[in-house]
Amino acid sequence: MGHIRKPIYKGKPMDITSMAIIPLLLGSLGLFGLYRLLQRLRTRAYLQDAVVVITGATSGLGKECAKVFHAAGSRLVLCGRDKERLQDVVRELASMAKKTNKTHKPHTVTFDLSDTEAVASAVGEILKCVGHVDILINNAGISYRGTILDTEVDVDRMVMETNYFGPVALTKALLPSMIKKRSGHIVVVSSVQGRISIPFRSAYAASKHATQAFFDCLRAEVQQYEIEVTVVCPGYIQTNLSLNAVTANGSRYGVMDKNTAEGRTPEDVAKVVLKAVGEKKKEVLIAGLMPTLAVYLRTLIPKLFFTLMAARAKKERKIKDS
Ligand SMILES: NC(=O)C1=CN([C@@H]2O[C@H](COP(=O)(O)OP(=O)(O)OC[C@H]3O[C@@H](n4cnc5c(N)ncnc54)[C@H](OP(=O)(O)O)[C@@H]3O)[C@@H](O)[C@H]2O)C=CC1
Ligand SMILES: CCCCCCCCCCCCCCCC(=O)OCC(=O)COP(=O)(O)O
Repeated sequence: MGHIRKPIYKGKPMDITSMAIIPLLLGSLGLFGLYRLLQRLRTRAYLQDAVVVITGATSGLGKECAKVFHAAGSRLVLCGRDKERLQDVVRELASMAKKTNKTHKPHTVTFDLSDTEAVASAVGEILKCVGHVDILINNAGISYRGTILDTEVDVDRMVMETNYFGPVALTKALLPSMIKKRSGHIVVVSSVQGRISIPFRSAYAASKHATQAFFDCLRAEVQQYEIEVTVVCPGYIQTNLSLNAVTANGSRYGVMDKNTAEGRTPEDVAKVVLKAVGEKKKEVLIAGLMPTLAVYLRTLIPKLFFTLMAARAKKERKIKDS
């Protein structure tokens, strides 16, 4: 029998294990590349021409989501409270450099999410205008700053109406048409504060926890109709959220917080949202190391988490009083 010569590496013949590892590694890399390529093509096909409704499209994350979904070729319905500002966004999208994808001129629908009747009639308007909705992005929201002791219950209600009952009403109104079609995708922008509560954010954290719970239930209930649910939990983003936050007496906070100013850019977060939706992710946490650790700490060592939060409350109160 002929003698098979082993390949030489660094002057020594390679053993059988190393000889097998190289093709295995190359094969895995190739397979991974192919998987990523297929995933990108699937995402592109999923978003091209899809009817996507985005709430809170006038600013911040909503506006950036409008840009990335528009560039992906989706047919947008932009929602907000201010018609003029929505038209500004439409003009901005029209002026964007054209990509290879075919793009569509967006529609706009104006309504206040905290008004349940307005939400129902907005859904009528949306369905009349575009026929059906493929993807609903519940993005609009408002934040809050205050102590529980000082905060009027009406303020708790207002935050809850906007962040929780608004998305719930909009989703419920659109759901029957999605079920009939046996397809659809509901996205909700929650927050890291949908997973952990931090002091002086009671109304906001409560509204985001409720949102997280509702949409987790929804995911389980609508899977049988092939409807997807994606919950997005971002950490701080550089938007006007803190400027627009309400305080204990309902007035505008009007301060750009350091954490917000130093957060991720809304452009960056919108890209993560687009990818998560395209890949039909069930949930995505978009946060740095500390908030991510805090989420795990809350579950794994709650006692330590509560101690840290109490210390945080004490420190913040001291800063405020000085
Ligand atoms: N910025 C951050 O650090 C983080 C933000 N988030 C979440 O991201 C989402 C987007 O917020 P962001 O872009 O940061 O903040 P912005 O303040 O820039 O945007 C909020 C959007 O929500 C709309 N909105 C507020 N109240 C209502 C209402 N009653 N009815 C209809 N629309 C309303 C606003 O519209 P209008 O122009 O009419 O006021 C605006 O378009 C929110 O759900 C927020 O909780 C989550 C984690 C971190
Ligand atoms: C073993 C080490 C454990 C380390 C744990 C450290 C705990 C540190 C606490 C970190 C708290 C992070 C809070 C993040 C909050 C956040 O990202 O919120 C996003 C928002 O929705 C912002 O809204 P806001 O109005 O509050 O600005």
